[in-house]
Amino acid sequence: RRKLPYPPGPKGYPIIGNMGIMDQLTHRGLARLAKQYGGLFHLQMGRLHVLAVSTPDMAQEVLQVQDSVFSNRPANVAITYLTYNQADMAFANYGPFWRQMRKICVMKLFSRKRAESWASVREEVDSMVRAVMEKTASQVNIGEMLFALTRNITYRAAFGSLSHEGQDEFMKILQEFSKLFGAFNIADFFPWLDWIRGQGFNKRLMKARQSLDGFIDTIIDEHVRKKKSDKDNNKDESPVEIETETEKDMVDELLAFYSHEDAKNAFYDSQSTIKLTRDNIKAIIMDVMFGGTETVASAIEWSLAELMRSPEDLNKVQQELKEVVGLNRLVHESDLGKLTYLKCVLKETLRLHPPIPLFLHETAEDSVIAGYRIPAKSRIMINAWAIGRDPNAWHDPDRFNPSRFLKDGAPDFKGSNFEFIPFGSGRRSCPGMQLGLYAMEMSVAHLLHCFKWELPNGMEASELDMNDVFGLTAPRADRLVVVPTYRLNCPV
Ligand code: HEM
Repeated sequence: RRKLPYPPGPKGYPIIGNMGIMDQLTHRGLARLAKQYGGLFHLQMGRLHVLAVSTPDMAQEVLQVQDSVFSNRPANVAITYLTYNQADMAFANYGPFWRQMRKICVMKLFSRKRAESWASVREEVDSMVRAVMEKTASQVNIGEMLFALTRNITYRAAFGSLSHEGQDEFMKILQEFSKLFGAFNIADFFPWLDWIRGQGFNKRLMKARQSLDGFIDTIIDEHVRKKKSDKDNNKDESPVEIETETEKDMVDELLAFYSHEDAKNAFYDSQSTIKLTRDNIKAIIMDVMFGGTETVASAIEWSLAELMRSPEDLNKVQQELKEVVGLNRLVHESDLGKLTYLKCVLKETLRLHPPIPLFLHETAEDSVIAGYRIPAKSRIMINAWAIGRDPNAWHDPDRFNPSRFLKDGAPDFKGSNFEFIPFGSGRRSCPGMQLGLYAMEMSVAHLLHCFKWELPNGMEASELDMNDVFGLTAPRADRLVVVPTYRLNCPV
């Protein structure tokens, strides 16, 4: 294997390799390089091997054919520290611990059976619609409102209540975490230069984690106290009654697996049940907040922006809503299955604007793809943005055309059509997909059913800025501002 060549890629300099083109490590930059070097190309970043995957066949190779080798997560200094040493699910390496954490998350936190999360989507969408209603015929920053909506949904699902004071504090912590995750750190590329990192960065990391500890520890303590007092009050009642009496948030669900104050690491008890520590609980809550907030908000905002640029498609969706729901009542959950064109619009949005444009994986051992050598611990960047716009897989790929999904045999995003993987595919694919889709469908259906939408100040559709910003997600660079007019014959 060592005699095999690395995949093709731009020529680098001695020692630093391709670090001169660090600014190209975005979905757009890597897509440009892929045009020159192909669906699998190699960059050398200091000591790090980076492989960019940009075509459906190469994505299938890493996410399906050789998935057990390609399913680890890369963790830099900041990620390791801020996830309590990969004590969560999203950054844990593939293996028995990750499998257990994923099982808990899928069954206890994201499952359709956990009605509380789904109810909070409905209630928060209702309250957003009422807020828009109060501003009809004036300019509404719908982008800001959508980000607030998904923050409220995830915050409520995680902590049960919606204290605005607490939420502001928590959002500040999340923003600092996000910046630190993305901060350039020389030690990630040259470990022997770790000493340069400086005390400033270390202090920021420590401060961020202390803030999170202070915030979530208080919430965990409150939940533990409440659980104890519920138990004391219900001593004589049957356990079944206790279960149905209290609404459980995610902290409650996770506390059911909590071991005891002194445990340093997760462990299995005598019944082979995993026991979690406080660090595990905090790290999982951060996964939910990072995974479920910006992803969903940016997808909804992009779908509205694309529809504002395509009045014909906007008209088709609103006509469908008129036929399926009528104008005398609000959309119900049971209507969603019949809104075929709306679903096509959401799929087309996810194709053109996958909320997570680059998936980050790491190889567990040496491997070979297409005759090229891929060393262990290589960083793999799967470019879902480039794959969704691959001209060999999609006709007229840059055009927003939802009706392409009406055709028989059109690809679906469940993970087996590798030209369309906004939620990933295989082991590390998104466990929150159903919840995310539900929030998207409910919000877009309500907003388009209740209101007519226009751009402000006579702005032409072609003038709408469609640039994105690159980070963990790729939201619009400018929040979408629109003017709504109420269109129903009933009150909201
Ligand atoms: C439009 C909505 C969403 C999209 C497009 C999306 C997309 C993705 C993608 C592409 C991945 C990574 C795949 C990979 O690395 O191969 C992922 C992972 C993940 N997502 Fe989502 N997501 C969405 C909503 C959500 C929601 C609502 C939650 C939770 C409430 C969530 C939680 C997670 C978690 C925890 C992971 C890490 C899984 C693991 O590493 O095993 N996501 N998501």
